[in-house]
Amino acid sequence: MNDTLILILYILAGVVVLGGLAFVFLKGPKAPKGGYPETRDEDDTAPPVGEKAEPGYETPAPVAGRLQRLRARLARSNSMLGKGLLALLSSEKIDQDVWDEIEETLLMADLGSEPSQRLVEALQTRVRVEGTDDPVRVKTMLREELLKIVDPTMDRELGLDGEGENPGVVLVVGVNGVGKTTTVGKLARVMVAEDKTLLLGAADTFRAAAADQLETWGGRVGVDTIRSEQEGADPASVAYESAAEAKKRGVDTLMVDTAGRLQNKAGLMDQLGKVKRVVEKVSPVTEVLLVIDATTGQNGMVQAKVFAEVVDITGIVLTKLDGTAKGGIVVAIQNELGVPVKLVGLGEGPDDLAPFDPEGFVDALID
Ligand SMILES: Nc1nc2c(ncn2[C@@H]2O[C@H](COP(=O)(O)OP(=O)(O)OP(=O)(O)O)[C@@H](O)[C@H]2O)c(=O)[nH]1
Repeated sequence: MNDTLILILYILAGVVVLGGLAFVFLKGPKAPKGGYPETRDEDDTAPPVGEKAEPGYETPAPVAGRLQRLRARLARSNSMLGKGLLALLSSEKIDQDVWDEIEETLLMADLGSEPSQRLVEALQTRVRVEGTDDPVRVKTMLREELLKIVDPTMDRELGLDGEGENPGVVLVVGVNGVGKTTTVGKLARVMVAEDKTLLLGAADTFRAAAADQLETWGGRVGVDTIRSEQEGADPASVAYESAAEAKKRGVDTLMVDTAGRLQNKAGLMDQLGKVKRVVEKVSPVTEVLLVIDATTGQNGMVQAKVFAEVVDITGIVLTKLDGTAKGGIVVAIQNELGVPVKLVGLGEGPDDLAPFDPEGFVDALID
């Protein structure tokens, strides 16, 4: 074997040894157990081995057309009113007795005495002037007059947006048990469905479970809740912290669930007044929603008046309208407080809250 051949063999052996070493070292360490801690590239959609996929949040039902979807619930309990009125108006002869019965039917549906009287007078005049007993015409007249007293001209838009750096701030008030926390949870879903960012404040500190309940509602749609771990903490301090955090995070809206113990008016005024004052140190309140349980009838009206004296209510949420034949309370409350019903609760399901729409409401009554 000549020297050149021996040199070539040495070189080849060297290359093989170096190649082997390079393979071992360049392969690098194994992927860590439990996945990679870094954020993945945008185009890398598959989760690395061992990493859990993010838990999915619920997708709330779209807001548009909710009243239509829930109309059957409203009609089930309330269409007796419309049907009763139509039957009376279709009587062969509409004399004073019939008009009295019509007024009684309206009162039974909690429409309130002044609006009932107004509606009867308007119908009386139209029946006299038009002198008609055509059922289609009578139904149109009834629909038009009902719509007038439900008042489609009221501004029912929710004040959810703040100005500039400030988030919109919604205070939700009402006595316990009316469906306040549930309403905050359902409304949070409405906002998520409309692509808004938000934060919840659990200022109902009297019952620790109320904050848990709120946290659960928010958690289902990826919304955080600011709360105190201390039962009986100062509601105003939780409200303040929530407002500060909402501003820091730059969310669109903060929604604060308050505790409305009606022990006495002065106490309530103190509590709600303070909540509002401290929140406004951070950001102006853009909406104060009073939640009323529609099944409580006149009792609900009394509560509504007390709250309205204590804090400037800008909108009403009428809950449990699915469980009562007294849908006329919508008219009575608006008439009494001069504040529009903006939302209605029509069931216990998470998306059973609908923006109030006068046309849809009247149609559900008389169709
Ligand atoms: N049928 C029906 N039930 C409702 C509606 N809204 C709320 N509820 C029920 O009413 C009950 C009371 O609701 P909550 O939200 O706990 O009442 P709350 O006023 O917040 O009471 P606290 O949490 O004690 O302040 C719950 O069982 C709800 O499911 C509605 O629109 N229809």
